[in-house]
Amino acid sequence: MSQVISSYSGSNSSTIAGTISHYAQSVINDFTWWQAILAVVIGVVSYDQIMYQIRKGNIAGPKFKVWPVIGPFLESLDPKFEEYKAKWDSGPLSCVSIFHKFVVIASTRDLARKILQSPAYVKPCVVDVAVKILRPSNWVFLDGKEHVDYRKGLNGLFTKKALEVYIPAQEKIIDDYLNRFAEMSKDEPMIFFHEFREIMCALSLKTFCGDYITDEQIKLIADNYYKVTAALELVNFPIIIPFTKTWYGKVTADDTMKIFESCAAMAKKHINEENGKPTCVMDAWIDSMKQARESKSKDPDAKLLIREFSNREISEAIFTFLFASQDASSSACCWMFQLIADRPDVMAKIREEQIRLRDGDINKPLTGELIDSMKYTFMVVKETLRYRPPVLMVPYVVKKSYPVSDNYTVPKGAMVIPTLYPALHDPEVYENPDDFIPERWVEGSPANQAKKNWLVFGNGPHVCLGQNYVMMAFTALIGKAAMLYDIDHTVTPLSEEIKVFATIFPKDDLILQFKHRSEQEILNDISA
Ligand code: HEM
Repeated sequence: MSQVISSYSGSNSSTIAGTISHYAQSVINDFTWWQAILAVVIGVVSYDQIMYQIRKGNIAGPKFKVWPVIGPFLESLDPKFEEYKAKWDSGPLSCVSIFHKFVVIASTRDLARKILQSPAYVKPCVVDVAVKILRPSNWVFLDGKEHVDYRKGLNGLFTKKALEVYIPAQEKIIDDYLNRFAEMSKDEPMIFFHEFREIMCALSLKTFCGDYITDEQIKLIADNYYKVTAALELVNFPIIIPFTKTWYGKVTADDTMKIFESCAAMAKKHINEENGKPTCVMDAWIDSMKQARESKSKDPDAKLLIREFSNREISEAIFTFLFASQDASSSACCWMFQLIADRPDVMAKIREEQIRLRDGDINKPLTGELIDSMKYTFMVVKETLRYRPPVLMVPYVVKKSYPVSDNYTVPKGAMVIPTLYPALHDPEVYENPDDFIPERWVEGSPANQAKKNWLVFGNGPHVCLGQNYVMMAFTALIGKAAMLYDIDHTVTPLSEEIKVFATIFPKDDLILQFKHRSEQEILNDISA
């Protein structure tokens, strides 16, 4: 019995000891794990804060990262114009750090220009997923000399002379859509944000692809394009998972490029086999390849002015034109209609000019010469772009340490963002910069002479390829809209507020009503 007891108690005490030691071991183990995790967390947070301080140097910005590591990531998901403005006002150079990305914002005209003109130090920054959506082979990812050479082949497609060829196709879209707007809103005012995105998409597609693209394809692309914008978030999962936003964006982009590829094949047939005349950007591009080929065959020693591009390459480039144009043009279109609808004096002046230049013939077709003579309407477009520049900032990435000012060097790998808005609202150049005054653009005026402030389309080697196209197409569009329609704007407390959605839009999405004007009303504008 005692043996039993002793053996029982012996086994009991060794079990307890074992349990304690096991428990202690596990506490130690756990403690070590916690310690390790804590040490790593403290290490990461400290490293992040120290790196932030080192990179920040003496420029404006939060004293430390209030949200460790992530920084103002959550705010960046829902950007506010007022927050941007406060940042620009905080100093010529200011900074912010989101996750591992360090971002320097340059808000003066001269710093913005300097950065845009420094291709040795910076190149355009694209979100990671853009490479997958636009494809790595796309020309927009070229840098330095390769980019300059490629652009030389594209510049000719958007000169004033080239653009004149595309006007008939554009006028058809303008007429169709304006008519449709009046039809859609005949009973009551409606939101026009989506309609203006669609007309901009249709106008671009007709300009780029002419009659090779069908109305159904235009509608399909216009309806789906927003999926591409939605996919381009700042931070994305590294792989594309089916049925996520990025997946839909990629599928839409691929389908759209397939359509462009088939249009390119038709354009090649028209120009090369049928000796047709160019009517759209694709035609003009293929025609310039043909001319280069012909001059090379006449003189084999001559430099080949432009190489051959495959249908796939053409489709990728055309997609970048749509990509670059869609959001900025839709933004400009919304503001332009809102600003004019709210200002009867501006509307009256556009109308007077339009009917006078058409010699009283409201059906006179648009031509390059006619658009060129619309001086007042042109000033309205220019003032719209100054007053509400669609692109507020252009993100660039620093390739090597960049001494951007005498006392600050942007570190390699950081993002540097030239800001366009402040230069366009500089009170020294634009008196009362927050007022909409088309007349400030008359020839010889301070605004017109301050070419350095005109940063609406960027500057330097990546300056907007489509700027002439924008000025011509918008002058034509607003001229016809003002002449042929009454445009009533339902003003809400949010109309003048700025919503940031890639570019900028009125916060209430713009509520309008279009009504046809009679020929007599239009003709009366001359005498008014
Ligand atoms: C109101 C409308 C538009 C605005 C405000 C605008 C503005 C801009 C800006 C700010 C840039 C960056 C420039 C830089 O980095 O210095 C840019 C680039 C570009 N834009 Fe536009 N854009 C507009 C419409 C268009 C259209 C209609 C096209 C069509 C062809 C277009 C094609 C491009 C291209 C291809 C680039 C990149 C050029 C390159 O990297 O070489 N844009 N645009």
